[in-house]
Amino acid sequence: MKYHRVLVEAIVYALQQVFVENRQADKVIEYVLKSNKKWGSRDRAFIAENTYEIVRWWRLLKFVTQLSDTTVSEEAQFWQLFAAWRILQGDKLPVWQEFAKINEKQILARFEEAQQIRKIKESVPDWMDSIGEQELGEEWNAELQAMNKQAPVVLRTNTLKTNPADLRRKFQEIGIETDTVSDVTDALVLQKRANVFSTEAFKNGLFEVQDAGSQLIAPFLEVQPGMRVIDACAGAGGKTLHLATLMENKGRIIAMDVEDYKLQELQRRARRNGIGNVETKLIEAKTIKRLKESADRLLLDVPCSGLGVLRRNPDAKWKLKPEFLENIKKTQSEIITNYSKMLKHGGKMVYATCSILPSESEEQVKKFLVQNTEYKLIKEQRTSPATDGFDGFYMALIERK
Ligand SMILES: C[S@@+](CC[C@H](N)C(=O)[O-])C[C@H]1O[C@@H](n2cnc3c(N)ncnc32)[C@H](O)[C@@H]1O
Repeated sequence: MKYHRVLVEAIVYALQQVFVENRQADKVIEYVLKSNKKWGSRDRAFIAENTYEIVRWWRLLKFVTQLSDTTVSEEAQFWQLFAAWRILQGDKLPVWQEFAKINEKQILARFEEAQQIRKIKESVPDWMDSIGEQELGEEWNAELQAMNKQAPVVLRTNTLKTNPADLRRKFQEIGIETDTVSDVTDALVLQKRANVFSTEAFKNGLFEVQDAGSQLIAPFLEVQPGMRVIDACAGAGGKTLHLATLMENKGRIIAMDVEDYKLQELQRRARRNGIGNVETKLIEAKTIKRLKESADRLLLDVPCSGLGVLRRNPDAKWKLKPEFLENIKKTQSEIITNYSKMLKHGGKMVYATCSILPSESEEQVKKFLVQNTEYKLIKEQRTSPATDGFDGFYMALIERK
């Protein structure tokens, strides 16, 4: 494979931004790709994919380059890590001065050695490997492997404006082939990665990008047109938009969050989707109390570790800390206990996470149900990269008596 120096320089720069400046990988890649309008789609894919994969395999790559005990900050070290990644992909490196000291044999020998140590082979921090094993036992092996694969691009058809068959045809006309997803009616999965955000269909609000597992959550809440629904941790509204679509734009959704900038993004997306039944509300001291017993349906898509979506956000492996996990579990417990009071008697709520850890999911629900006997579990479901190829989501449908 022939490399272009500017592209490798862009990858090295992006990695420095992620690991030295502590910036988010997706934001960095977006910024780098915008910086040079002359790059074609193959150049862009080369930069994005290599950067993501090096972030994903960071611990393994540090091991094979003997940088495990070093804080990587020098530019030369990032060139070394890039070289190791390409060698493991079977490439022959070009004769560049940056690669002069690379010892291919040693890298391959270290790679063999790494196969004996799961946390290095699968490239995760010690604490994450321990918690995963503790909570999931044998299943953790399979999840780890599946989470290290590139995630598919999945679209959710906006059925207020089109249907999956028509959307599929529209994509075919511009050379993008998609497949349907069994049991997820409005989902289309791209056969090959493509920039769907630059399409007319996106600008016209015909679809949103949303994992298939995530697309199961809004239907789980059993909403009907005309209902009064609260989406209490709405963020930028991935699931709010889906709920509004299922409600055929009728009734009312109050979309709330503690971060105003997310709600502003939600409003922008709602306009693009042709949605008019959503009101956003920033959560303040008395918001929850004021909405006591007011909702027919309530979605609690709580903040979590994100351990179900690591294949999409590989930098979270290195940025997430065990202290955060402990704190977020307290927040989850407070949210389900306090926010559930917004539900009317006879109403239903969904508690959802994008984590594969039972301690953030089943166990939170169990604890809540023991302490709050007027609520009862109707059903629960899990998705995961290893079991169905979706991201790792948990959802529980709970009724208030
Ligand atoms: C999993 S994300 C929500 C994703 C969103 N529902 C979607 O589908 O795109 C969790 C959200 O909870 C918000 N959050 C954090 N603490 C909260 C709290 N105490 N009350 C309500 N929302 C909170 C975060 O800002 C974040 O947007």
